[in-house]
Amino acid sequence: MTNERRVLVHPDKASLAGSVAARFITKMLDILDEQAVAHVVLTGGSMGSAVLEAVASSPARTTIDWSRVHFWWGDERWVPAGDADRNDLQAQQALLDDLDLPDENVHPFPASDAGLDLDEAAAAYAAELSEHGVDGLAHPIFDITFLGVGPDGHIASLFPHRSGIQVTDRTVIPVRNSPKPPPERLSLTRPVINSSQRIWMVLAGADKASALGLALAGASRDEVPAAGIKGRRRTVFFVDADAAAEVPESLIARDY
Ligand SMILES: O=C1O[C@H](COP(=O)(O)O)[C@@H](O)[C@H](O)[C@H]1O
Repeated sequence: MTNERRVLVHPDKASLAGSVAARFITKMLDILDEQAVAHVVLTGGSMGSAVLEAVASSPARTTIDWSRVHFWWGDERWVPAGDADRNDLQAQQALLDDLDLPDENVHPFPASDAGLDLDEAAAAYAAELSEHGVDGLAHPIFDITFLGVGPDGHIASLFPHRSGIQVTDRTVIPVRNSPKPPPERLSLTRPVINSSQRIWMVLAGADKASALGLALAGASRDEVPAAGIKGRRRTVFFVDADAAAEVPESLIARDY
């Protein structure tokens, strides 16, 4: 199988979340069969939580030894711990709180009330990534990276026509004046994301159709950051029918 980007279309948001959750559980079983520890990057946004809720409601989740799984985040909103806007809180409520996970396996970005400024928080997360680095890398090898895609084509907190998508000399950046609130954020950079073995972008809704169509039609990563994303082994857009409206038929694999 090639490492070309694939588009898997599901009829609606609920079936999309359920299907991605089932694939995630199956893939985690395969990965943990082959290696001692797995590293997973989670995303915020509407589908990020929906997928994790579907994992939580699947009886098959008990087949996984979650103590061997580390969870990281692709980006975070710079708000206090416990704020409903935080991506980590949403993931914890959707799934992580239900898993038998050692604290050291969960790697949230620092919160805005942690006593660090935004630059220090980016440096702190970079240091935490580095502690888990292998093969001379300043970060772990991520086995699965989940990404949402915004209506403007942003992924993590890398937005169109902003410098963040071009950064290649750091693993983590502070983001200021984000076009989407809140204005301050933290984000993994594109090279770190693209070093993931598998990148699963999950998106639903008609407001995502244009961004997805452009990403697949050869838009630049500056115009549509999702266009610049490609994992080492697999890159899949898991989408619902509404989001797939502008995808050329020849690129579509239907999952129904
Ligand atoms: O703010 C964010 O938005 C994107 C996309 O969110 P969605 O609700 O439009 O799917 C998300 O991927 C990112 O992690 C988050 O911080």
